Amino acid sequence: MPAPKEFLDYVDDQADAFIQRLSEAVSIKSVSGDAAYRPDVFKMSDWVAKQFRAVGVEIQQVEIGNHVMDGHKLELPKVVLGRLGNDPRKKTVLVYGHFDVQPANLSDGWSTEPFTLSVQPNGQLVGRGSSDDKGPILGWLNTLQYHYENKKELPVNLRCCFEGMEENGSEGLDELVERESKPGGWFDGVDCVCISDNYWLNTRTPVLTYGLRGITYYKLNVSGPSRDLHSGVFGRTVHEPMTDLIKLMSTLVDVNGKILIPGIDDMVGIADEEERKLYEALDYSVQDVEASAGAPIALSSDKVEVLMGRMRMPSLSLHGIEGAFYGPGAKTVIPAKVSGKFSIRLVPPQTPNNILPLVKAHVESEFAKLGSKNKFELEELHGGKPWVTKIDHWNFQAARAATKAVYNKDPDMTREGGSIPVTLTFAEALGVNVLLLPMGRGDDGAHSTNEKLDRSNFIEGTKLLGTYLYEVGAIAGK
Ligand SMILES: NCC(=O)N[C@@H](Cc1c[nH]cn1)C(=O)O
Ligand SMILES: [Zn+2]
Ligand SMILES: [Zn+2]
Repeated sequence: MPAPKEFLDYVDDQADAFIQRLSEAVSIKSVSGDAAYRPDVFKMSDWVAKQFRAVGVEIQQVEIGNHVMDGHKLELPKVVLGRLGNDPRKKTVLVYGHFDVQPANLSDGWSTEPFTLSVQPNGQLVGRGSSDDKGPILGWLNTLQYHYENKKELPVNLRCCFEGMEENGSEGLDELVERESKPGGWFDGVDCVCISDNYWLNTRTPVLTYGLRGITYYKLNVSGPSRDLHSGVFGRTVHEPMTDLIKLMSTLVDVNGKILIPGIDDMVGIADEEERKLYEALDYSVQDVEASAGAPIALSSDKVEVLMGRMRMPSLSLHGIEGAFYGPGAKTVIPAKVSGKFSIRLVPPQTPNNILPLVKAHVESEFAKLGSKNKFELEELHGGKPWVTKIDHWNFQAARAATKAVYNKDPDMTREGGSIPVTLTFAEALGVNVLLLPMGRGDDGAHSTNEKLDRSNFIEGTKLLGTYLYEVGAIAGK
């Protein structure tokens, strides 16, 4: 059943007000990975709770305890749980999103202030979190606002779960999901899950997503001198932590993306012809990846290889070195302690637990080879398992019908290269189908500078999420 025309018209009429509300959301600097911003993540939890309460949703903000980040003990942001409707004749849909964001500073290379939504003449809504993942959360809110203001019943019962730690491994969320999935819990009776927190492959064709890579994130700490040293006084005199670290980091991955830690790439089988055809069929080209990367730097000129690298193979990325000199000028320092950060994106059957011994054995043996007198330790920061599901389910059929209705196009079926750690937890704890229904485009620049959401993706995406609820509602039988 398509969504009522009145709903679609309402979304068009309210577009400017919806964008205004998105700019309010973007202005809250809810960066979960930086202790200094933790009060803003709390503020964001309150803001989300208030907005959903205002459209008739019963809300509970749940405390999920503390964690230690960069040596600080911090309270985790409250998870926002929502409930609307309890009609036994209707299906119950659980929607998930996250209101925390990645760090962003103007000095990183943004063209406009990252936490001030900038509406560009070409319709791009530029700001941190516009696409990942405040825009999609507001897509659900916009839909609910129509029903509340017009006294229309939703076609389904709705449950919401919005968290503020996703960009930092969703700490504390698994326990809550497992608890609330039990009989009598907040998620009791849920029939399916819909997550809007990823992207189309390109700028043209909407997608439904049936897989995510997992992640495991590490820090390699190398320390030696008791304080930073003068390189003129100590150069070629002592073992230098940074030199050791660079050597170690260069043993992790080659320039073509091959993971050099023994055993990791080997855990994944080779794609057969049938599987390759799935990737061949997707509306994607090497130009798409190069356009969204902003440079002609794809690892292969074969579209299928590029897609498989992102969707069905693990990848190892080097992220940064804490403690290293990086400012302007030419400081002649030997840093006393440096920490190299890297993560591995995982695919089935890999998990953070079965990867850790391989990483540990590799870095320990490589460090031993250096013969350095410095101290070395491997720290595991956080992780999440990969997830893949079957697409022959009414949840996917509903999303496909909604996509056709809104975009007049059949969606592509994709596996996402990123990670949403709680996805597998929902699937296992609830035993129901989980679907990813993204709002944004492949060139949105999530996690990057100048992150944006196109106005049309925000507005049509709101229609898509609302129409999806109508399509689920039209499916007969509980
Ligand atoms: N939109 C999903 C997303 O960006 N997820 C993050 C999750 C994560 C895990 N550790 C740090 N961030 C991702 O990087 O894939
Ligand atoms: Zn996200
Ligand atoms: Zn993200």
